[in-house]
Amino acid sequence: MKKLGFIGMGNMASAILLGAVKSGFLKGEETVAYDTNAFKLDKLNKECGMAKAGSVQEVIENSEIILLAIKPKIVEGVLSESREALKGKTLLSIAAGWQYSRLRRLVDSSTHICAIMPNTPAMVGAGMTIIEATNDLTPKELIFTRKLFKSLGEVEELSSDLMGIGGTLSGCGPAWIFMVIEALADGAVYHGLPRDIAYKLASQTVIGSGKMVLDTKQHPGKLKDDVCSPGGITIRGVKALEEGGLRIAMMNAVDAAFKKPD
Ligand SMILES: NC(=O)C1=CN([C@@H]2O[C@H](COP(=O)(O)OP(=O)(O)OC[C@H]3O[C@@H](n4cnc5c(N)ncnc54)[C@H](O)[C@@H]3O)[C@@H](O)[C@H]2O)C=CC1
Ligand SMILES: O=C(O)[C@@H]1CCC=N1
Repeated sequence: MKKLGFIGMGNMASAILLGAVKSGFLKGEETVAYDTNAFKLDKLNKECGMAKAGSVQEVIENSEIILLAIKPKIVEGVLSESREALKGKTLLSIAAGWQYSRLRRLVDSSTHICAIMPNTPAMVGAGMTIIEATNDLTPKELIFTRKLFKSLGEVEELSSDLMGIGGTLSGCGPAWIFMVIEALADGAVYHGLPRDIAYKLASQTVIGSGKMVLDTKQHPGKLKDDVCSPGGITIRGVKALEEGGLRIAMMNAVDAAFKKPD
């Protein structure tokens, strides 16, 4: 029996698998996965020793805990087809928009379920994962789940009413921050900085700024003020960002992602 089985081995599942193997929490051989795309299974089998399954059913039968990592719109079909096989089993789902109450309706009462929202920085041990506080996990299963995601970064447990918006911020957020990094780098490349150096400078600046907010617990506005020397150059950039609508653009991004129906 494998410790963790994956249904779907796309971008997010492979980030979780590779992150957990890299951190030493799991060995590739302790995992199994099924994906309709056999190339993805072959690649990860070669990369970390993860076992390949030939069907969803095979993953369910051979795993202590199953992680559902398929697109939200096919969750209903896959869970309905697997209802019998999932009886008495434990299922973690990372599908956006699928929280406990919605999943509960599709599975048997003997199936333990838990909704989780990870993010791709899990791949490098800097993930942010949200676990829905309402779930059916036994204490042992909850400990395993917390440890798995803790091995990939930070973990927060949120009530069902905050799960959706919290998951939107940290689940989608990396894409928006990658855009910020790309744009900052473009600004410097425009003035002649080599591209690779520009990405390094921009990325480390994002990491350092986030770390300052977390470590100092100071308001981000105060930390921003500390960089803006009166009459200096940073405040000129702040004016340019306000003119460009940075704040409202960021707020609208969260709002747009949160509102999308499945
Ligand atoms: N990509 C991200 O940053 C995050 C994704 N998620 C959630 O993770 C889930 C997967 O998203 P991604 O990894 O981005 O998508 P993806 O498209 O990279 O992965 C989905 C995988 O499912 C496979 N698949 C399709 N039908 C299947 C079936 N019947 N049985 C088994 N595998 C099947 C596909 O071949 C693909 O490899 C989604 O529900 C998404 O909401 C959650 C948090 C962050
Ligand atoms: O874009 C998506 O739908 C998924 C959910 C959170 C991050 N990626």
